[in-house]
Amino acid sequence: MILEIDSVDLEFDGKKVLYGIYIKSEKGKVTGILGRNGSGKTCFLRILFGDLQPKYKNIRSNEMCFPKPLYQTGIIGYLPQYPLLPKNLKINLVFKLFNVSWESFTGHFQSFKIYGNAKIKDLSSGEIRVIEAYLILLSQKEIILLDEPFSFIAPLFVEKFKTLINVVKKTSIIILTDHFYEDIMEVSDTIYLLKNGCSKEIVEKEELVNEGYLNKGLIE
Ligand SMILES: Nc1ncnc2c1ncn2[C@@H]1O[C@H](COP(=O)(O)OP(=O)(O)OP(=O)(O)O)[C@@H](O)[C@H]1O
Repeated sequence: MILEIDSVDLEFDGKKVLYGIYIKSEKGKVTGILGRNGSGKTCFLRILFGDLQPKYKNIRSNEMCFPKPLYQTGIIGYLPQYPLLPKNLKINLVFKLFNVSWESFTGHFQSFKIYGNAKIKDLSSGEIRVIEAYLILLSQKEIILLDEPFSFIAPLFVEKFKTLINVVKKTSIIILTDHFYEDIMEVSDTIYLLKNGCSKEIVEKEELVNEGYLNKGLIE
């Protein structure tokens, strides 16, 4: 499956946010989106998911356009930046609702074993983020969007997620964004930088310096 999005025209109160976007993503390859604060990364993911309507957009898969928002098709999973799970839900029920194996999860994240009977509100915000990111990543959707999956997560867990992403990408299109650019670059097969409303494919790390996203000292 190949997913392409272009011809996006998004503005708020006359301020253009996205207008020169072309992003192509495919099964077997992870697509990473980088960009400064406010460059439109979350808006881009929301447009793809379908809960933000720009003036115009063209989203297609293998040359076929989607007639309705992708979230209505059931083929897409989206990890937003904001908390996803109701605080009073029991964690083992959450896994049942998402049809994701609790045993497999605790196999990867053993320190969570003690939480089987706990509620979401009993966990730290970082622990909740680990569960949310895992549930979306393992949701077996054809398209998976992850908005800042590495933020608030401890380095050891980030490494586990990068390993899982490399497994899941064989069966799903994965598009993700984060300010942890080194993790994004390591796990992504294709990188796009959003800047001034446009996307640019990044091949060499030096381009991120030339585009004013990184300081030269950071890549030496
Ligand atoms: N509902 C809204 N109303 C007005 N402006 C908005 C709205 N949503 C987003 N924006 C603006 O659109 C721009 C892009 O926002 P977006 O959240 O996509 O940026 P981002 O790249 O994800 O930023 P960050 O890295 O800080 O999360 C910002 O300037 C933001 O202020």
